Amino acid sequence: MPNRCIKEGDNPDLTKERKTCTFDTDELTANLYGSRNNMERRREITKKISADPDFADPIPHDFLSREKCIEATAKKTKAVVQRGSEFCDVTNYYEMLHLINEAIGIGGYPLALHYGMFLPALEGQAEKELTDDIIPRAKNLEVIGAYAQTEMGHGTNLRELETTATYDKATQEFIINTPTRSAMKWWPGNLGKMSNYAVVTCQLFIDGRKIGPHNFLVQLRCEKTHEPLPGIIVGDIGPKMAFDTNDNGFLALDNIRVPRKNMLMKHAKVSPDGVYTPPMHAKLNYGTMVYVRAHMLYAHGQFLATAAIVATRYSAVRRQGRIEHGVPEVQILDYQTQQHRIFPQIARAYAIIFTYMDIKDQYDAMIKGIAEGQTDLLPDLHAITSGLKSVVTHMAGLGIEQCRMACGGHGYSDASGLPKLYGVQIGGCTYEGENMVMLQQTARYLMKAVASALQGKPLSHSVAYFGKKSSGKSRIGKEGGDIAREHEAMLEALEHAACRLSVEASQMWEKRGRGGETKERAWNGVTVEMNRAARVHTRVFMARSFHRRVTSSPPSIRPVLTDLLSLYLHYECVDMAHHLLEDGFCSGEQIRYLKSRLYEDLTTLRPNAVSLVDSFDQSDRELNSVLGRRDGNVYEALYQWARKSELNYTDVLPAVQKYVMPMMEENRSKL
Ligand SMILES: CCCCC/C=C\C/C=C\C/C=C\C/C=C\C/C=C/C(=O)SCCNC(=O)CCNC(=O)[C@H](O)C(C)(C)COP(=O)(O)OP(=O)(O)OC[C@H]1O[C@@H](n2cnc3c(N)ncnc32)[C@H](O)[C@@H]1OP(=O)(O)O
Ligand SMILES: Cc1cc2nc3c(=O)[nH]c(=O)nc-3n(C[C@H](O)[C@H](O)[C@H](O)COP(=O)(O)OP(=O)(O)OC[C@H]3O[C@@H](n4cnc5c(N)ncnc54)[C@H](O)[C@@H]3O)c2cc1C
Repeated sequence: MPNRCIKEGDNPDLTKERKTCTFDTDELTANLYGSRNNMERRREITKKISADPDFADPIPHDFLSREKCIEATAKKTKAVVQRGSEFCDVTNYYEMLHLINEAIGIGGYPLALHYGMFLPALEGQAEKELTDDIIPRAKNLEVIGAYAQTEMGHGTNLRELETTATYDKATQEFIINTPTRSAMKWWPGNLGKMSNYAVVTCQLFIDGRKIGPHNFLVQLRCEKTHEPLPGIIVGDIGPKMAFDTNDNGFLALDNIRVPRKNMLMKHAKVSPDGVYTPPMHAKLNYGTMVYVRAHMLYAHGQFLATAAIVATRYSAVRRQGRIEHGVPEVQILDYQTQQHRIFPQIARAYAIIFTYMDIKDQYDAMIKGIAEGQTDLLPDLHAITSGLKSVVTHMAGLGIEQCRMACGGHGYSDASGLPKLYGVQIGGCTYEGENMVMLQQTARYLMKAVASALQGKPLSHSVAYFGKKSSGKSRIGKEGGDIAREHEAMLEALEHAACRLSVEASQMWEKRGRGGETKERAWNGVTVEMNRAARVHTRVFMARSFHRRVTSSPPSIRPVLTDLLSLYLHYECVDMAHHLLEDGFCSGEQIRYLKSRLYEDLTTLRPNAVSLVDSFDQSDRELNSVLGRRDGNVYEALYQWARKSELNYTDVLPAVQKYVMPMMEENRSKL
């Protein structure tokens, strides 16, 4: 069966791996990206960008200062903007995303938040009077914007943000002010140096009454000189763990006046005479965050896929140690521990991307509903995207780190691309709402679902399984080798665990309440359990999504995806075995059975491992990893990469000449 990546001159071990492929890698790639045409388009973009001198990096960014990296990234951004249509359909979200990844990379660029949040916030929340003016100019990039919500003192708890927007009826303006040091906006991406406007989240005050957080469009810099406007202090917050090429910024506003129409008023409104009309759903103002949380799934699935590609290809190329005496050194991918480290990451990357596809459909349906005046899909989507954002970012972070360690010493080098990848990806656990806090949003929803289920009320999409009758004992290991039924038995066991944990958390909460605690204090006493229930529920949702995609996939790729799904479900069940055992739903014998099936899965997947990661179809440019390169010619490339280090420009470093040599000389003369 064809693996389409084989080329002459490649590392022979990688070629050998590709020859054992049992499916058509292009079929799987096309399935992953929605169609064969989408796959071809991605490849065309990659090909054109790779050959274009505007996007060449003579010196890898690993060896440049932050300032130089920002300069190089800004230059490439300009080229993408001016020449984008030479490479792709610039109106196609996924083509643009791919173009940016290929041309610029993942560490941030001047327009990341402009496209990622500023425009979506205006499009989703502003009304016509404002959008007619600002959106054409923003699309034309006369206006570049950031999404400035988080402050130095508050990010998670939006209700306590301190920046104020006070309505002045006399002039029909809002006065926007930063009252304290901790009220300074702090963290927003591209706020520091690139943006001349921002959507700023402020507490709305009318007639001395605090109404709550709302968004306002504020001009920060002169459109001609790019200097900050009077009353505005803005700058970069300094170096951070990663996102080196993003100017996360600070902002203080000194009683800046903006016209009434600058409030984003599609949902909540303030009339000229200061009458406030609330939105049709209280949290519609938070819509941009729901949008980003949903779309983060795709990005983080791809981040984990990158790490899995690097670790799998490198493990096929690297030979070290022997499994039996008297035979040549083995590919490290033959070690069971290596497979157990890496293969679940491959499966999870697929699971995340497939889950994203389901969520995207739900998101689109919700937006359509809102346009027709219905918000009934929002609570379910908010609850599940809050959980998914948290589980997926955590899962991807752990997975990338496993892949990095699986590459041994070379994984610790920036040449592997993995330290930077981890730095960028792990930020997702924090931004768009810290994970522990967002899981509580999911848990709150589960508590309502428990109550509805007990009362026999209808249950919405993500919690529909709360209404199923549990069989009391798991069917795991009792399905006589029927794979489809085995998969169903594992899904049922996970659903049982999520439901039980939710019910138990609800009972613990209630008990504390009966013991005299307020509802809120009682909640804080059970949040670890609440979040546990939310995580398991979210993992059930992912497992169901993966299962649905596999069972509806084309027959040509269904066998390999079924193997991958088996590994995924066995791994998830073993990882959550304590939840399955706790109430006796599963026995110890059943967990031992799951483990033995998992080890069989590792062996089954071994011949397809490289082909499964090849099917993610990430180019060498996107991978940005000496270890993960498609041709597997790792060692020579590693040496050539190291040669580019600034430290190697001279044989004797000035620092050595200035301090180390005189010290050696002094010591020598003492003898
Ligand atoms: C080329 C194109 C590129 C496109 C790129 C696309 C995507 C971009 C992806 C990545 C961008 C790339 C790189 C950029 C990297 C980083 C960007 C980062 C940006 C940011 O971080 S912006 C700041 C984000 N901040 C937060 O997320 C804050 C988190 N806090 C909150 O959301 C809220 O404070 C809270 C935790 C939800 C609590 O809110 P609160 O008002 O107190 O409400 P509650 O009392 O808790 O709940 C009451 C009620 O409301 C429900 N609720 C809450 N939120 C929502 C919601 N959003 N929607 C619907 N319902 C909601 C809640 O469930 C409660 O319901 P009840 O029924 O129980 O009453
Ligand atoms: C790379 C990056 C990019 C960002 N980009 C933007 C941007 O473009 N625009 C923007 O506005 N912001 C941005 N942010 C800010 C980001 O959204 C916030 O940092 C994030 O929402 C977390 O809020 P916080 O910093 O207030 O964390 P905190 O709330 O202070 O969290 C600290 C700890 O307190 C815990 N905690 C807080 N509240 C609770 C609770 N109720 N229950 C239990 N535990 C709790 C948390 O779990 C965590 O362990 C960015 C941040 C990063 C790292």
